[in-house]
Amino acid sequence: MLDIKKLSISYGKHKALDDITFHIDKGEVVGLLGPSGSGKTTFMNTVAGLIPYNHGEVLIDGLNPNEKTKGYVSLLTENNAIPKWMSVEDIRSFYIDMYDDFNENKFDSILQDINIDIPYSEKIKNLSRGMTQLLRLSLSIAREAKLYLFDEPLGGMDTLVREQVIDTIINNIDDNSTIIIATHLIQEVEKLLDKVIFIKKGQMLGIHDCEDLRFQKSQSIEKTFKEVMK
Ligand SMILES: Nc1ncnc2c1ncn2[C@@H]1O[C@H](COP(=O)(O)OP(=O)(O)OP(=O)(O)O)[C@@H](O)[C@H]1O
Repeated sequence: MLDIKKLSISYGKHKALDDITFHIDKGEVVGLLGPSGSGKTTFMNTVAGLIPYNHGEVLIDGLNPNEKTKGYVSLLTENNAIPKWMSVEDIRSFYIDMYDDFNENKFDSILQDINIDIPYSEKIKNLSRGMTQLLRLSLSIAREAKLYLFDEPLGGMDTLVREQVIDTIINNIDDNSTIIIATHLIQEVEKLLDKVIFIKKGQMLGIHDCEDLRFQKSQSIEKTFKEVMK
């Protein structure tokens, strides 16, 4: 589903990603784990087609990131905030117009499942931070995407909302879809993950099958992450 070959990205002289190579199969849930500034957002934005690259290659289902891949890659980041003046209905309509793969029935049912009891006429500016985050996640998940990129999906949320986010991802994403979750909150997402990629200062330190790694090290992924990042 995703092939990354010798990918490097620089901002001026600063190398944000340095010679990254890995492969992810269809249906895998992969954690991109690294501390702040390790290049996670740069990576996600590159795969989403928002950052051009000229070193290495990114192949999503055989294609370089382009308008076509944007149609089946669903990116959730802190940066794609919903304008505050919009109502829930406005943003729902926007997604219907914008994305061919947006399933409005799925969106409605996710909102019901997570008990967000808000009228569709409500403006985003009147929603709590947690509610807004859940709404953004629901929009992203309601796309029937082949590849979901969740960049710090738990950022700024309290424990209860974090659990809701994890459950919403588990309950609403098809097993055939591929998911990459970039985060430094490993304990919270660990149960979701099939594989982990460790990244530090733009360099990939390894890609591992989670079960193998837990067995090999006899400890949680979070503990191994802390050791690796020292
Ligand atoms: N637009 C930019 N211009 C210059 N440098 C940048 C830019 N965006 C990111 N960087 C730098 O590139 C490096 C990687 O940043 P990036 O945001 O990709 O990391 P991250 O792992 O997502 O961090 P965080 O978890 O804090 O968001 C950092 O050193 C950052 O300062």
